[in-house]
Amino acid sequence: MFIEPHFGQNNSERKAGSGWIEVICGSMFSGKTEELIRRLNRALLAKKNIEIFKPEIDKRYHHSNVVSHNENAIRSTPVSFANDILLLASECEIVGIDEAQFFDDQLVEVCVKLADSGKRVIVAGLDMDFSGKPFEPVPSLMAVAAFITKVHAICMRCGDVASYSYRLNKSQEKVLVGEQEEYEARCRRCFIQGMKGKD
Ligand SMILES: Nc1ncnc2c1ncn2[C@@H]1O[C@H](COP(=O)(O)OP(=O)(O)O)[C@@H](O)[C@H]1O
Ligand SMILES: Cc1cn([C@H]2C[C@H](O)[C@@H](COP(=O)(O)O)O2)c(=O)[nH]c1=O
Ligand SMILES: [Zn+2]
Repeated sequence: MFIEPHFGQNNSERKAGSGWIEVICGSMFSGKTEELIRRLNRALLAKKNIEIFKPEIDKRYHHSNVVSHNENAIRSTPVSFANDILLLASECEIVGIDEAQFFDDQLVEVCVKLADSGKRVIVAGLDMDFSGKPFEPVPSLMAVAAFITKVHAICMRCGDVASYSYRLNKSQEKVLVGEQEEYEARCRRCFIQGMKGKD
């Protein structure tokens, strides 16, 4: 379980350079959004001023809320570009960002600037795409993060721990918004089997 670092800091105590970046990564269905919501709800309990963002493209469950697969939800602001977050988050203490893999590469610089200005930045996103390749900008965010949490799903084929998001259709597009109809969490063995067409 992730324990918040120096939580006591209040708005007036925020100093340049005293923020940090946390990354929550893993496959689809691994609990990234649940963990993001858990951390943000705890921040709300601590009466922190928070802002949450998600990319415009992700409208699977709700046009604005961040919603997990098991229907936990928290209000958020959909944005088109990573740079939009800089302006919209200028007054808050904690910034939450979901579905980081859908943002442009500017997200790394944006998160660094937010942390430099004293904010706690919590980012959740896929670390690998449907082919098992690193899914930018999440790997680059991991490089600049102070804390990284990798969460895991359950393999839908064998019940082992799953780190891969297996695509159930033949599309080779990197970005394909979808759910259980399009993707399955899989362990390495079952992912390789599927990629070889041996399901
Ligand atoms: N294969 C799976 N492994 C684990 N949880 C799953 C799986 N399929 C569905 N779920 C559900 O998804 C929830 C996690 O959802 P969510 O936080 O939205 O994940 P993520 O953001 O990583 O896609 C779990 O609590 C569980 O109810
Ligand atoms: C692997 C993979 C996934 N996607 C899409 C599918 C979903 O819309 C999101 C991931 O959502 P989750 O909250 O992590 O379940 O990403 C994609 O576009 N391309 C991929 O390779
Ligand atoms: Zn498996």
